[in-house]
Amino acid sequence: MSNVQHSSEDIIRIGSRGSQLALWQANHVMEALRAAGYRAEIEIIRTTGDRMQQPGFVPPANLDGKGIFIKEIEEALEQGRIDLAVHSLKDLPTELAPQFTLAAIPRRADARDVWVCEQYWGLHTLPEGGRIGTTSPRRRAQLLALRPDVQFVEVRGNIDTRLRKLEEGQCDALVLAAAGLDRLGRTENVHYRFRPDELCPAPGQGALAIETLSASSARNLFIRDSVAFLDHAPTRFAVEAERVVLDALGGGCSLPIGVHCIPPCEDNGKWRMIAQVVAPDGEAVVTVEAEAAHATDPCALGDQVADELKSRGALDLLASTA
Ligand SMILES: NCc1[nH]cc(CCC(=O)O)c1CC(=O)O
Repeated sequence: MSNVQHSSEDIIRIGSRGSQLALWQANHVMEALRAAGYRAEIEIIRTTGDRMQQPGFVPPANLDGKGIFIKEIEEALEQGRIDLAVHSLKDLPTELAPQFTLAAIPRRADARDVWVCEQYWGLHTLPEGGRIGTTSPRRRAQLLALRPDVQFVEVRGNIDTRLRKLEEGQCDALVLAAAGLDRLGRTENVHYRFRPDELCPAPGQGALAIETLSASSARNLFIRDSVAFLDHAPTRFAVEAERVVLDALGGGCSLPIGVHCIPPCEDNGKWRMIAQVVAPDGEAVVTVEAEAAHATDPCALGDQVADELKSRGALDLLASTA
């Protein structure tokens, strides 16, 4: 044991929501920092979004829905109670306030949506009128486009709560993000992973974001420097391009928009992007695919896809009501 006195200043304080998945993600970052020789600990922060998931929650009149999972976390960053926050990137608004920055975007996990159902192994074998548990407007619209007869059940709560509701028969199947189930060791519940051209994932799905202050105080520079090794450039490029598309179409996680960007692989040296905008009733779908050989700017790829979506009527689809 060294007898060097560590001060509490040395410890990197990681802010996280208290859900199982959020804590898994914060732990993942904490372990990586510890393995790199840093001292780190987790501070749990309760957000408006978490309170909303409790039974009996009465929403305040001024609730705008945007950023409900991050407001209290950003306050903790500003007040210096935490040094960094770990988020699911897809839950972050496309525009951060200027005092915050995404200091690292680690390598993305599986970005796909998955089918969870023991009895029927895929959407196509679900009986007529089958009940799917999801509240996501994107998933509802996309599923209706594939199967107009399906019905939806409001299934809220964390992943284990949703799996329990499925088991209890409150719905026949769930559609969830692969990343969440894989992280929590629930891969055995996954029966099918939808291809992005079938059910296009949410922008940023499967990626984590490490948020810090933008300030260049000595403390904050140390923090940003300490997480820099976790940044994965191809993931950052892909999710930035995806978020450009979302932003160009109005932003927000409640729009029925899927966007997925795939970095070049060895046998195909091109960036690929697929985007899907679906009318809320599923009756019309606009799908755009694009490729870029020398993608140097995620904004250019995102803008190109957004422009094509718009020229094919995507904004009208989004404006129509189910
Ligand atoms: N909106 C909730 C949410 N936020 C992040 C994930 C999963 C992990 C990820 O997509 O990165 C989930 C659950 C889900 O959509 O099934």
